[in-house]
Amino acid sequence: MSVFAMLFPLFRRRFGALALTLLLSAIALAAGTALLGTSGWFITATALTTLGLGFNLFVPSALVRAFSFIRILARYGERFVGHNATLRLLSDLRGWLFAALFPRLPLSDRSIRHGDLVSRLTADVDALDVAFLVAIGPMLGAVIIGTGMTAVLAWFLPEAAIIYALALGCAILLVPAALIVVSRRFGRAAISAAADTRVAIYDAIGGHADLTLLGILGTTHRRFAGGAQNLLDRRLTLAALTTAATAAVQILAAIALTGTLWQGLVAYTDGTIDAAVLVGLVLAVIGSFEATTVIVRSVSKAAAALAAAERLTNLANLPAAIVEPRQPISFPLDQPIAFSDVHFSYKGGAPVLRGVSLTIRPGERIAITGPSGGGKSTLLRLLLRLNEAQSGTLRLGKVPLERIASADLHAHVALLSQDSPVFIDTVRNNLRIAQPLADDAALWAALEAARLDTFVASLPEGLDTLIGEAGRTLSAGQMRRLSLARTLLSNAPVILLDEPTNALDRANELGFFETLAAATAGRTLIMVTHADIPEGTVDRVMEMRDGRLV
Ligand SMILES: Nc1ncnc2c1ncn2[C@@H]1O[C@H](COP(=O)(O)OP(=O)(O)OP(=O)(O)O)[C@@H](O)[C@H]1O
Repeated sequence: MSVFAMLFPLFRRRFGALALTLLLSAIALAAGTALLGTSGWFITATALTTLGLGFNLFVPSALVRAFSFIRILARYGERFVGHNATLRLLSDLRGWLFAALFPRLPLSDRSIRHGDLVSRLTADVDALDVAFLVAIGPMLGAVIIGTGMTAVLAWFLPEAAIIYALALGCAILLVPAALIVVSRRFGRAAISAAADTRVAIYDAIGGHADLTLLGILGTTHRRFAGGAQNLLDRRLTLAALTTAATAAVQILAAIALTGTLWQGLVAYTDGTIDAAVLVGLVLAVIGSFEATTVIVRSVSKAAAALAAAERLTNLANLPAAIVEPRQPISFPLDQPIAFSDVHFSYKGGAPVLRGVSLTIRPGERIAITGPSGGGKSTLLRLLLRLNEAQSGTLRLGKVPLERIASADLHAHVALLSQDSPVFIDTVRNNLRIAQPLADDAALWAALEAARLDTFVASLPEGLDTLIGEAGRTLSAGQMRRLSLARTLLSNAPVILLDEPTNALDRANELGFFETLAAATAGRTLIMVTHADIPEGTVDRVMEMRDGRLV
């Protein structure tokens, strides 16, 4: 999908407001040009009146007032409608991007890191706000006004009209186009340098403790300073290019002005033009160049906006991690889960699963043990369709897994992953993510099964205690147990637990295994663990080694 194809539907939805902005911008510009022209004509004619020539004062003074009011109102309206439409456009874009992003997670492009992703969703989207309002709008307005002004000049001073049209054409089309071409590379580099700086900040904050202990905070700081300097250099280059373009536009304005004055004086000497009209034309020429400075300023930002749009389209163009079925089949309840000769490797990596066959009866509890890196977590990921097997089949009864919509699958298969997050919110809301309508009794039962009930009961506000960065911070073991409680609270008939006890001491681990059967009664359980499992905790224990079940 191209940048245009990505943005067009969003622009189309706001077409009315954007067209109105454009109209108001053109009116403001026309009123400004007419105001200067009429004022020049009015002042000159009034001066000549004192020399004894007759002049009707009422029409021009009424026109000056009318044009200034129109200009003020049109400018205000343009800002109001334009900013409103742009903010809505950006909000549409963010919504669209989020919707496009989720089916692509986890991202197949491993070069896009978390900080970079955040940067794309925030700064890159913000960079696009200039794309319409400050670039396309004034440019179209200037074309309309430039055409009108050329027509007026052609009526009074045909030769001056040619000079004016050429100069204005260069100022609103050629200079901005050249600026875009030259600054595009720097705009791209500036956006990517800004993203790198953000990634460096996230990394430094996330790894602050380890970087300090390893004594390499200084190196990190120097690397960040280097990145910031790089960003500054790019921005300075862009600013220098913008200044050069502004100077070029000023020179073109001077050429248009000189041409009008020169041809005007020739015509005045010949007696074919009135002095007051000539002054009015000269000032109107100056006024009509008003839009050009805005265009240059915004076009320099448009280079960065284009680069940002490219980064967003690259993100949206990543292949979906899961292909949703066209005609999904509902998740079949009480059916065995069957892996049959499943082979899998991560993109470009060595084989992780090498012909895994396994059948789990509904309600059965199994544990998978084995050395680190053997492929245990990967097996769980395939069951959730977070990754797709390259060969072999995965079925629920007779239904192939890929025929079930992922939302339906995820509503029926709950996972406690090795890095389940705890959100900055209350204990209650952290738990209710799994079951929004769960009552307190269900929450306490889940906390008890995860051996966290005593701790939560000891908190001053119990279930309503705020946890995470902004509130009370939990230990790693407590966070793990909270995530475990959340998984156990889910109504899903299939529960996948990846190292559920890895932050528990042995006493709590044994306690957890004791309550596991009750907490998962009637549900299918697949537990990946390195722990010694007491007899009777599960129905079957299997070992996974080098991608094979032993
Ligand atoms: N997202 C990924 N992309 C590429 N390779 C991966 C990815 N996740 C895991 N791997 C690789 O796949 C192999 C199996 O990993 P997996 O996490 O399934 O093993 P595991 O048996 O669960 O290990 P552990 O007990 O340490 O959690 C490892 O060699 C790992 O490096």
